[in-house]
Amino acid sequence: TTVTVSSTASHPIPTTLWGQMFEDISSGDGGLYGELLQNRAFQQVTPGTSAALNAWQAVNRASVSVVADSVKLSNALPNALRVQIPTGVSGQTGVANTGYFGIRVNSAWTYTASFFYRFPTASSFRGNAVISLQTSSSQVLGSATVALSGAQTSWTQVTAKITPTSSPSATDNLFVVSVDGAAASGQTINFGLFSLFPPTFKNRANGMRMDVAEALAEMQPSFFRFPGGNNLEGNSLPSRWQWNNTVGPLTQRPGRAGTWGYINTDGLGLYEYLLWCEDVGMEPIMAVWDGFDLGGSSVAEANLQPYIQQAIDQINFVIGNPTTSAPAAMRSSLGHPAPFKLTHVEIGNEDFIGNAPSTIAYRWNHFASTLRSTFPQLRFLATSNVNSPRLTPQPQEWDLHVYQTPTWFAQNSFMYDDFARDGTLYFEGEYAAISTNPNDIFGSPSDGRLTFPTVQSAVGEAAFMTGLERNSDIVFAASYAPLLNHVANSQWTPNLVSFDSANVYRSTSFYVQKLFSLNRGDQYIPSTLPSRTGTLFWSVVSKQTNTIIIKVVNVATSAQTIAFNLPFSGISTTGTAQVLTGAATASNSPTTPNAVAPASHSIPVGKTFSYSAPANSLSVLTLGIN
Ligand SMILES: O=S(=O)(O)O[C@H]1C[C@H](O)[C@@H](O)[C@@H]1CO
Repeated sequence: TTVTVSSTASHPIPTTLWGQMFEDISSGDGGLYGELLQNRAFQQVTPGTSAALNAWQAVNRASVSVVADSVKLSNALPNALRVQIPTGVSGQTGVANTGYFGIRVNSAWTYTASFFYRFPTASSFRGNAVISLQTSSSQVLGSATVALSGAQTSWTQVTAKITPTSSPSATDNLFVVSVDGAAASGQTINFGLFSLFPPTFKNRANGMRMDVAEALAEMQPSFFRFPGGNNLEGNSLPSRWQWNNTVGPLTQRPGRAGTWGYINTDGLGLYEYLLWCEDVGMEPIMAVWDGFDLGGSSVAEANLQPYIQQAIDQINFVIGNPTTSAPAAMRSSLGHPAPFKLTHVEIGNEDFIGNAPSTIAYRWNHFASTLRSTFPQLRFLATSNVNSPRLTPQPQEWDLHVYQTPTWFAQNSFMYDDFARDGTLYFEGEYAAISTNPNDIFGSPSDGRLTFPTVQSAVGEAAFMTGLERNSDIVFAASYAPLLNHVANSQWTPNLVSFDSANVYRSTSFYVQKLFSLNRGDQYIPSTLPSRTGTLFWSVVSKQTNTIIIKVVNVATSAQTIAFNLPFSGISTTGTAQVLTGAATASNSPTTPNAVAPASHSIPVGKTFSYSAPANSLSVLTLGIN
């Protein structure tokens, strides 16, 4: 194959081209969000049930149960953990939390622990509670004591710091709050809103888990789509994501039943998302709920106004003027008087699913008309199938999603070449090769579904991404989905990054996303087009004025040589190749965390040069122009 490269760029490449899509799908609580305790505030549970005690267990014969306390901690957090100390017990007795499938204990960290407590009946008890991190065999790894008073019948919060003395490799550790059984014999104590935080990314209060955050930031994403995805929509109207339930003190956040089968604490809320975007240098692509829930019901046209107002308030929380908007004033009071950066707002999610198409026309019309006139500086994305049904006002931007096989991605890199250039812009908001079985894309691993990305799936995505880069005159953003999952509790596979309570696993697809993101250009340089159904793909971009970057993708199972004719003089004689390759089915996983990683080496280059692309590979060739 010989590729002749043009001497002039066809279009500037949008700075937002590569980024991340996020929703809580075994990825927020217990993942990116730093809180280490699961079911920390007994949100959205039925008192007296075993489910209410999820992740909690009694220590040394205490009797524990979740109750609807007659004196509520707050309207948002009405449930409490009632701990009754039996008579005749010696030694520490109380309650333990098992975290999100483990708790990492690291002696290099100082943990911040806290809880609320009250004595439902005043008592003469005065004594210490011990807050500790323990192994599963009750070895104390670190602890702190706080004084409790039986006179305290209203809710009060106690906080303590814990610096462990060792770092066990095991993660089946426990967070324990206990009192001396003899001293507290017969006492009843109510607890609420426990919390245990390790140090966080950028040391943010209520912030992100460092190692997960650092892995996501390492990809240098330019945007962050949130809060979903299905998890925006809710499985019912009352359980939809509501911005105002996710901001302010944690005692004001009721949590909700997420759409992925577990309760969301909403400790990772709108303000945390926006600070996260600023800390990583991303702009939000923020979604507003648009009147359709995954139970299949739509808000009637006549009843849309309150939900449109809620969307207006959500947007004003992000960009509004604190002197004229209450939500903006709240943002300011939380510490961010200036507006956050926001350009793109997505209206709904996947409005092509189920019976959403039957009501999208009026829902879009009312949401888009009102929001566009309220915020003329913003651009609003539709999520239905393009022009099916036709929508008014005509959408400026669309979010398209595709989950397919590696082969599909390799054979559809020209998808956007065939799109009309009519001013509409596109966000490839969710894409991933998730199965090798074209007849059962969303099936089980025994039917071709991938558990972790493979070299083959990542290289198929890379081929598709050369097409996104070529068509970045109309594709302004693209993101793999889902971004992140806890390997012990997945609602979806494969994911870009996986983790457990002590480790982060960067997938083959993560390295493809990172190679494209860290080697993006300013201008796209046209060249001889690849064959649409071939096995060799490439894209050429220029960076500033003195660098050419060529991405070469070989989806074949044997090496292929590609020759380049460059029209530029002064090409250096040595370039760099960053290559991701390996056995087609190789994956990075908890058992093989570093099976596949990019490697760099220098290559001979010039006005004309040849490059041998390995089988199953993405190569990023970087050439200097003197
Ligand atoms: O069941 S699906 O609709 O395929 O779910 C997909 C599409 C949806 O937007 C996202 O939340 C989810 C996984 O990324």
